Amino acid sequence: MNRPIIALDFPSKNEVNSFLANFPKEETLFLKVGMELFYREGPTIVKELIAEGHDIFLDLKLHDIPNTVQSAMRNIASLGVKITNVHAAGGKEMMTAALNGLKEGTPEGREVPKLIAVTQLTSTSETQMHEDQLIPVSLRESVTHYAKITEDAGLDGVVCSAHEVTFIKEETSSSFICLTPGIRPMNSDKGDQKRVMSPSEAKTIGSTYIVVGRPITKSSTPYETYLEIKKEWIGE
Ligand SMILES: O=c1ccn([C@@H]2O[C@H](COP(=O)(O)O)[C@@H](O)[C@H]2O)c(=O)[nH]1
Repeated sequence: MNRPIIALDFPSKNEVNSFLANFPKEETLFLKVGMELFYREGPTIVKELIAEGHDIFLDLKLHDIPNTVQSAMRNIASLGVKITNVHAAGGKEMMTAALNGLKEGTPEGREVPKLIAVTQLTSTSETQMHEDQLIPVSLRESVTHYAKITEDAGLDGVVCSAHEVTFIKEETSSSFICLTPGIRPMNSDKGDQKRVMSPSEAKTIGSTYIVVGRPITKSSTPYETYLEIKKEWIGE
């Protein structure tokens, strides 16, 4: 079972270091570096965290023309991250280009990072999808469609809410990754998230990975909260 992925949504390296000081040195973590941190600290923070023994999901959600995404992925491939991503809304051609870029840029002998695609953000409700994106189908249909084209493009899986995992699993291969943010322990604040689920429910439903940010990063006891979530998710 995969460790919960902690979203390092911090403004800079200083806050990251203070946060990680709450964890024992020997506890290697699966960490998510997103736009906020990456746009301040750049690739250096990714390399430093890897050097400390952590695994990294680089969550930059690329969405651009195929040529640009392919070139960007060539650079990301050299960083040594485990997982990275694009938006499925960029289409099959863009996703295939992204995968080609990752393969081209991965140094000999190193594993190509897993490439996954965002379906509908977990902060999007069905009403918002209808009104803002003018997508007239149900959220479930939209997410399942994005999952199918993601698999057709040769990617490893999707980012979705845990609510859609069952439907995606019905339409894709058994190894297809469903990485689910929007995870909230019982009675914790949803914030801007709309489609949320608890760690134990996500486990039951078959999420491959869970991503947890604020419930851990804003906790007064981050390590204890992490261990509670890990226990609920992994069962140990
Ligand atoms: O659909 C998506 C895609 C990415 N995210 C990211 O996950 C974390 C969630 O943080 P919380 O504090 O646990 O809400 C955050 O970094 C998002 O950028 C997502 O939430 N939903």
